[in-house]
Amino acid sequence: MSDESPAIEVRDLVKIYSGHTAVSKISFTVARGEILGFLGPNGAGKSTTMRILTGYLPATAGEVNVCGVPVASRSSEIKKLIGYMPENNPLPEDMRVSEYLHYRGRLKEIPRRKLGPRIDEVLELCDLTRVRHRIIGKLSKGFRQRVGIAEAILAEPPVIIMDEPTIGLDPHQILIVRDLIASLRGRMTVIISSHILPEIEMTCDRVLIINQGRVVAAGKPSDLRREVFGQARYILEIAGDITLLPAALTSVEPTLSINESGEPDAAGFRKLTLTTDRADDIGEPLLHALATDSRFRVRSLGRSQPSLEDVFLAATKRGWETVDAPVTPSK
Ligand SMILES: Nc1ncnc2c1ncn2[C@@H]1O[C@H](COP(=O)(O)OP(=O)(O)OP(=O)(O)O)[C@@H](O)[C@H]1O
Repeated sequence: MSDESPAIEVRDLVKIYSGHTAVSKISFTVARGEILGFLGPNGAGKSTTMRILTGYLPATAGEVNVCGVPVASRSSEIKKLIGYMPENNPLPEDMRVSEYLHYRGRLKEIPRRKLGPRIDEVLELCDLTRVRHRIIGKLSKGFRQRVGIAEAILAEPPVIIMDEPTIGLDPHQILIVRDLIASLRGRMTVIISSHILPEIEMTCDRVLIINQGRVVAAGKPSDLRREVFGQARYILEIAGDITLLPAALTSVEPTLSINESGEPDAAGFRKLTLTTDRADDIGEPLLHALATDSRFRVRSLGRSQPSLEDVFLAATKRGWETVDAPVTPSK
């Protein structure tokens, strides 16, 4: 294991299940200490990729290294480097929480004298201390998910992989799990898959969007917005003769385009969308130009950020278009 190598390196990964291509030449790298969100619609290939990374499923082609160790040839070493919480987080129903963690800790070869204090520590971190003597099968879904996370981080592996860690949780439980994952930032490398976009946005440093086994977008949420939309949008509520608006505003920013949405309200205000290629915030000069122009009255001006959900939809659509594009027969 080399300390300089990235936590995860995936090169041209392919997985074909009896003729069906689930993962099609995926490549990506995850730096040490980074939290990566893995997003994609159902069947995109997220679980397949995660299972290959953890050494539970062989790849058809391509290369995966975890902390510099090749998964294909040294899968038993890989299992020590990764804490894995699989989809649906299967747990033994009849074991008590601390008993289960003790059993898993012994399997992970944590020395006996260290195991007790470490279990206390993860129970505290995962807010499980008060249920440590309870039977797992009797716990709520939120507690069970946290037992899964406690198990994954127990041996302090450098990499944690969680497949849909918040699926089926209520908003309060999601908040607890999100904080727990965020508390690992910088200490461990984390990959989480999810359909819940705001959650990924709040927790992850970087996002990888996959669709039909291919990477369709990758980057920080803010960079993805720029890459996918390439523009900034402002929402303006204004009264006055809006036919005069382009001349008044393009002097502030020549790339500005103005779209009207709907009729004016009872007070005469209309909502307009202003779009510009400028990435930096030009809200203040726009507002200044309008406030000093007696032909207009302004009620509000705000920058509108496309959500990660917009990015996700745009990126996955782009992926489908690429994949489904009609093939021109070669002559
Ligand atoms: N064991 C298997 N045998 C055959 N096909 C499979 C197998 N496992 C998954 N697939 C197929 O591979 C594709 C990718 O599945 P995968 O479970 O990796 O996607 P996913 O992105 O994790 O989706 P979900 O969010 O629904 O779990 C799907 O078309 C799925 O039907």
